[in-house]
Amino acid sequence: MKSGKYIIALDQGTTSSRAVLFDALANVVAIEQQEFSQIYPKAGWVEHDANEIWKTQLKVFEDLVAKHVENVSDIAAIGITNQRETTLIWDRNTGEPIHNALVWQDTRTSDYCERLKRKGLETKVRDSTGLVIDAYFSATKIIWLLDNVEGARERAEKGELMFGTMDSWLVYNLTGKKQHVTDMTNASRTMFYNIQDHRWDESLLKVLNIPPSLLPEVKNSAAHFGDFEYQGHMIPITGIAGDQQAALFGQQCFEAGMAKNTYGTGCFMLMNIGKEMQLSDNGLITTVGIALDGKFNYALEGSVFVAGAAVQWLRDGLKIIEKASETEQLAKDVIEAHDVVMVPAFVGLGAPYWDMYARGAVFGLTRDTNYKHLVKATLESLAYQTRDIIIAMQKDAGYELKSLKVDGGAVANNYLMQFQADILQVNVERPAVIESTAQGAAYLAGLGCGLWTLDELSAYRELDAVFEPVMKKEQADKLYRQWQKAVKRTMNWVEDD
Ligand SMILES: Nc1ncnc2c1ncn2[C@@H]1O[C@H](COP(=O)(O)OP(=O)(O)O)[C@@H](O)[C@H]1O
Ligand SMILES: O=P(O)(O)OC[C@H](O)CO
Repeated sequence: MKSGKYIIALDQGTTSSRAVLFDALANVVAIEQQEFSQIYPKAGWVEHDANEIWKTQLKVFEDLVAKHVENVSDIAAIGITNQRETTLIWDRNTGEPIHNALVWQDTRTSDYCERLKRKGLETKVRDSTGLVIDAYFSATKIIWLLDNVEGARERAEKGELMFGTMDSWLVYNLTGKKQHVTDMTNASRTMFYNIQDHRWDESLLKVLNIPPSLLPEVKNSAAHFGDFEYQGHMIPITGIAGDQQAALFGQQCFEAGMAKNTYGTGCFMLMNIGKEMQLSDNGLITTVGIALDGKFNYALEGSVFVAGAAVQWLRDGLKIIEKASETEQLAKDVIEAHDVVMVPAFVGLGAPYWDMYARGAVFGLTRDTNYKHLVKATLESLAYQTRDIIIAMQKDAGYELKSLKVDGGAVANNYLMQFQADILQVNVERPAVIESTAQGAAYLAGLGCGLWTLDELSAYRELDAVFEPVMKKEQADKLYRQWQKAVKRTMNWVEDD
């Protein structure tokens, strides 16, 4: 490895923009972070202001460099990782978005999805993209923007507009509006990228009525995506991956059978399944896992839409906590059994249920229930949702996971981690660096610019803690049955107009 060099990972998450500085041994040196606005125009709609995303992302980069980097020429490369699926369309010439970005959690296109299902498109979508038809993915969000923003479809047909997920949007801005690119992991979340042939699926685009001229060029994840000119220096962008695939890479799940679970806004478990595409029989999706030149692996994914977001709801919606970290002690304060159950189906349910019409609910309330019970039930919902996914994944894989690698903001919570180990009855391994997402982007960028090799990276993975189950199996199974009962009662709640 070359000393004296840095990699900067830009981690564009659902709730914040982060910039993370890594040294030449892939250690985290410093982090800058800024939250940005969550816009909820109607029930079930979630938007982001793309200009605010670009501004916060640039600001954290600038602050990081000003505080910690003496010579900009020491920045060997930039890696980008991002919330996936979030959909933006902007003007090719001015770079102005035609509308706020529609966030992955936005369910306004549920009825479009129903129509696609009624047209019998499920098998075609699944065989080509590995996905289920759901409002989660970019395709129906693009259709909504083209059909609802005045003049958009006409402009798109004339080639005047560009579509991109947040990685494309950042590269476009970083390169002075020169590059319109994405990587395979992000492309695989659109619902019209053929993950076997590695190309946009023309026949799906035709059925969906999405003009191909909107689409970015797709590259592998450690390609050269363009250059960012900063203070007179050209910094190459040599790594891009969707945040969950980046975390898979950051946790060094390089081989088939290795899995990780990331607890951020949502919760996403990915298992590397090797070079052969395998479809799930148990409600998971298949996606591009690792896409390097000469090394390509698929992953099975269980996507849970609301995890840390439920903790944010306690803070911003109910206002019963001020900081997410308070939840650990509040949950520990409740000594009695786990009889309050919270199902955070705020935006429907993702894997393995795929119910766009489910909504959140709290069960088991009694006269002595207080806010601490609700906090505890909220944390526990993350662990139960993870058990839902692990069961599906083990059935698909045909063997049992011996331990679970975790990362993401919410794994700082020791109560949650212990309860997770208890409810799964397996060890939960928390790494020293819980920023696996940024780490993955940095690994990719460093590979892309030749700062290190895959073999060198394998030497660098330190554990912070291993949580071992202490709860009896019978108790864990009983609690999980209670959870399953609660989930059933939240399903199919909202009625289609
Ligand atoms: N100590 C904690 N306990 C529980 N949840 C937490 C804790 N710290 C952060 N979180 C939750 O984790 C999420 C932030 O994690 P992060 O990985 O930064 O997410 P994202 O990349 O989706 O923005 C927030 O939703 C927050 O509520
Ligand atoms: O922002 P995160 O970390 O919750 O990740 C969001 C996912 O990429 C959505 O698919």
